[in-house]
Amino acid sequence: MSALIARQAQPSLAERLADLAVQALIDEADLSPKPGLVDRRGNGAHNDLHLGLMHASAHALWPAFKAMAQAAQLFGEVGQPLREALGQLGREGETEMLRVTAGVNTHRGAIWALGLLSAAAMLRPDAAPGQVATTAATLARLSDPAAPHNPDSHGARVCRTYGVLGAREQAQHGFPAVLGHGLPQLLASRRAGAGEQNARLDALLAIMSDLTDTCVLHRAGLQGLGRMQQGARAVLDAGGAASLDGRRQLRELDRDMLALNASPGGAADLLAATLFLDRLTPAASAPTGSN
Ligand SMILES: CC(C)(COP(=O)(O)OP(=O)(O)OC[C@H]1O[C@@H](n2cnc3c(N)ncnc32)[C@H](O)[C@@H]1O)[C@@H](O)C(=O)NCCC(=O)NCCS
Ligand SMILES: Nc1ncnc2c1ncn2[C@@H]1O[C@H](COP(=O)(O)OP(=O)(O)OP(=O)(O)O)[C@@H](O)[C@H]1O
Repeated sequence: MSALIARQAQPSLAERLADLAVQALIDEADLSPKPGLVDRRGNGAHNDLHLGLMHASAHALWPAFKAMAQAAQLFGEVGQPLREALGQLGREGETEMLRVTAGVNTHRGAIWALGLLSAAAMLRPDAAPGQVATTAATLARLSDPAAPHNPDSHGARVCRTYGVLGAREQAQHGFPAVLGHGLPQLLASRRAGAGEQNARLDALLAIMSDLTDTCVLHRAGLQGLGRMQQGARAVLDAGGAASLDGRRQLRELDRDMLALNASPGGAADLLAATLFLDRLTPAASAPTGSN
């Protein structure tokens, strides 16, 4: 193979970050058994979602994630121009998602979280996960004057009704559910010898045990949120997804979430963010292409 072809075949850092973001979404969707969520077993509490749609949506977002990372490279620093470019690219990604899914919201929260993290990772290729999240938070705190304010979004309505913080604040605060719960649990469960799928389930449960997930509040109110948080904590306290007792608790939680029509979509998005940050270091330190 000539040197020219070898050079062209080398993906750029923006492309590798987009690969990581899409892979994180695919891995999140495939992870099973997740309480209430779409997974390999079925549609969970959703009647308009299925695994194939989640995969198609994830792949359709690759150009948006690449473009967000490229915008970070172009502007080179956190500031108003980059924030506005990311807002525009995020909205275009959302439009493409809705086109591919014929109007179903598969990944709205994930575009927001992974878009910011992809841009932050591009700005700070050698940074640790916490530093990447801090940079993403600084971006999220800048206002985007072009963003259409939708006071009727499910998240906005629920935040008003219950006085909780949602997807926007999770990013603005530096993804505490990821840095304080998902990532530490993923590493702890791996260290304890849980298989990779069980470690990822434990990470999801750790996020669920603490998050005010507006998807759950919207569909199942405070009762649903309480059952999600308490049930997730019970699985972890029983030994996690790799233990017999933990599996029993997990089955009960899944049954209850389905009965309540509750699906922790926000926690699922933040698990994808956890997997993205977990894999970042090797991706970012590999040789880079030209853009
Ligand atoms: C911030 C977003 C998610 C809107 O949130 P809002 O609460 O109004 O709405 P909505 O109910 O439509 O979506 C919430 C999404 O967040 C996820 N979510 C729910 N609860 C939480 C939580 N506590 N933490 C994190 N994510 C959550 C859900 O999965 C859901 O998909 C986003 O859609 C947005 O406004 N984007 C603007 C475009 C933009 O600036 N993009 C930048 C790309 S980097
Ligand atoms: N595996 C998954 N299964 C289901 N939802 C997921 C999964 N992964 C991520 N999500 C997130 O959950 C959200 C879907 O939640 P929900 O169905 O409550 O959204 P909605 O369109 O706002 O509401 P509704 O379906 O009640 O009209 C998606 O935006 C997506 O970000």
